[in-house]
Amino acid sequence: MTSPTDRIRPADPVPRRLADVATAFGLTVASGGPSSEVLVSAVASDNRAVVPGDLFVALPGARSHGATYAADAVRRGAPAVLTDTAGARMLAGIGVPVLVADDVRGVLGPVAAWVHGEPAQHLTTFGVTGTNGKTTTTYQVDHLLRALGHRGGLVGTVETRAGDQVLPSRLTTPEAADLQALLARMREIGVDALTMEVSSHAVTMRRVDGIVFDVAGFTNLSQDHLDFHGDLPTYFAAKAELFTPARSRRGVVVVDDAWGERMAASAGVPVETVRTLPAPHDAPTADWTVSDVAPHGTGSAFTLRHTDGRELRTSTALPGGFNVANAALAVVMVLASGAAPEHVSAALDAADGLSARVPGRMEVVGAGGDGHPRVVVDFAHNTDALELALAALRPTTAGRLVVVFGATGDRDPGKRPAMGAAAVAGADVVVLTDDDPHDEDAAKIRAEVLAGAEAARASARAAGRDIVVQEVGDRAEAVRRAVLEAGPTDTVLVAGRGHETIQEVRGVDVALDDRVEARSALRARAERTPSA
Ligand SMILES: CC(=O)N[C@H]1[C@@H](OP(=O)(O)OP(=O)(O)OC[C@H]2O[C@@H](n3ccc(=O)[nH]c3=O)[C@H](O)[C@@H]2O)O[C@H](CO)[C@@H](O)[C@@H]1O[C@H](C)C(=O)N[C@@H](C)C(=O)N[C@H](CCC(=O)O)C(=O)O
Ligand SMILES: Nc1ncnc2c1ncn2[C@@H]1O[C@H](COP(=O)(O)OP(=O)(O)OP(=O)(O)O)[C@@H](O)[C@H]1O
Repeated sequence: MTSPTDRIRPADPVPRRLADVATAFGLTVASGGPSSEVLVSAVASDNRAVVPGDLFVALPGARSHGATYAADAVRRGAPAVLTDTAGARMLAGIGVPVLVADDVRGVLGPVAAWVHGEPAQHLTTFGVTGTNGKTTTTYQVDHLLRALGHRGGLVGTVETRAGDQVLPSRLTTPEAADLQALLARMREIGVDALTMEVSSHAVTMRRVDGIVFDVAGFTNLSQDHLDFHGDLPTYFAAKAELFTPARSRRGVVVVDDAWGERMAASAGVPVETVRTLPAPHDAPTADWTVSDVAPHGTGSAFTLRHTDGRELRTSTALPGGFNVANAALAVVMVLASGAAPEHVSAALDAADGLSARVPGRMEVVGAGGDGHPRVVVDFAHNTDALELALAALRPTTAGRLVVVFGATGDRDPGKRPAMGAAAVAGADVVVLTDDDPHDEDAAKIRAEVLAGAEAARASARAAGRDIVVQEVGDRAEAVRRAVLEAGPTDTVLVAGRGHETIQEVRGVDVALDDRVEARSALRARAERTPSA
């Protein structure tokens, strides 16, 4: 996890007059008027990230008001503060100009974009939203853009890439102040295309205000994050906002689920639709359709065909039908940006399709076939993703399918029993362990998942399937035992944390990388029984 002070920002920012910021956004002055010589060269909404010249934006938060940290921001060199009226009341006598906006969170993005010279307007920008597939799809878009000769920038759950600068991510979608600084740096180093994940939190919390995406993509919607959005329609509405003229110029929507059909129908921008599954009989014809899916290396080959006759055949290296959907979405998004179809086809052929590996997404740690089980690490951490990840691995598992997973603490407890049931429905051996408990009691989380698993196990038994369900709280031990006890034709899926290297347990960051634990257990097997 990176600290708030780690952020990618321009090396040579262009200072702007604070008075011009106040005028441009109609900001009132609470104290210490913005005299003409006060200059700002960037924006920060966390005092710990402030360097001299940063306009500190003190936001109201759920845990505290940013104005609490303004004095330290000024000590670090912030020449002025922008906040709301509540914050201004806390900052009397702070000794620097204090600008006031009624909706300071709403103005932050546009102010940061303005201070940095509207960097997004100088990049071709791609934003992907959806419950699952955002990370995978953005890696595929970036991979294709680079194959087409672009200098791509990538922002998402796993990492932030600006040219050769790479930082692990704290958030899937950064706060607006950090995001605009990042885009300004990208522009400064000649990046010409930005691909990023747009979480529903980010839209609701105005983090991408100040950007109008050239192409917005939608993967799917299923139950997740309802602890934040409250219910599915509200969650959908947050994502639907991305497909409005204020936030994007055009969209590409996967219509494999009803929410996708609804997204396409309600979009306020031109949208192309992509269908990768057989259409329900009354479904509208999609603009793009996937067909002729066939095994191809570790993933699938497929044909993408438009109603106007255009078609191309390509592949993805990532297993599972859902990764065909992600790959198809990625290709159509790049085509929707105006890339010439012949260039896209040639680039795909030269790159052997969308061969991008995505850290922690169906990442093969042990290929199997060497006397040891296949071991795959995936990020599936909700019911839909878990079902699909298990279904993706079942056809190529000759022996038993083993799943090691848990549920995240402090997130959407409603999905826990369903995840337990999904594991029993899709696997032969279920090893229930901890994910990131955060501040919740880990045993309580496991019990809630176990309740769903045991209920499903009873009905599986009645149907003649005897599923093994084990509970091993310590995740490293759970991975180790699952790999050591698996047979040579089994597959072990370790799901839920993917690329993550820190397990948050009651405020303590425990170093834990599922891939490292799985590799260690495979080595222990090899030492125990030399491969046949
Ligand atoms: C629900 C949510 O998104 N909360 C975010 C929000 O927290 P908050 O409103 O409680 O803010 P706060 O901690 O009270 O701080 C208030 C203000 O003081 C500032 N501050 C705070 C502390 C300090 O020492 N100095 C300082 O300046 C903060 O930067 C903030 O501007 O603002 C904080 C500062 O930017 C974020 O760190 C925090 O994200 C938390 C950590 C979080 O877990 N967010 C998750 C839910 C999230 O955003 N997830 C999505 C992906 C979801 C998915 O698809 O899986 C994401 O885009 O990552
Ligand atoms: N199109 C899809 N439909 C359903 N499940 C998917 C899809 N793509 C990926 N998944 C599953 O969801 C998991 C998360 O995938 P990915 O990280 O690409 O999505 P994400 O939306 O970025 O997730 P997060 O926002 O939590 O980072 C994968 O590990 C896989 O199990």
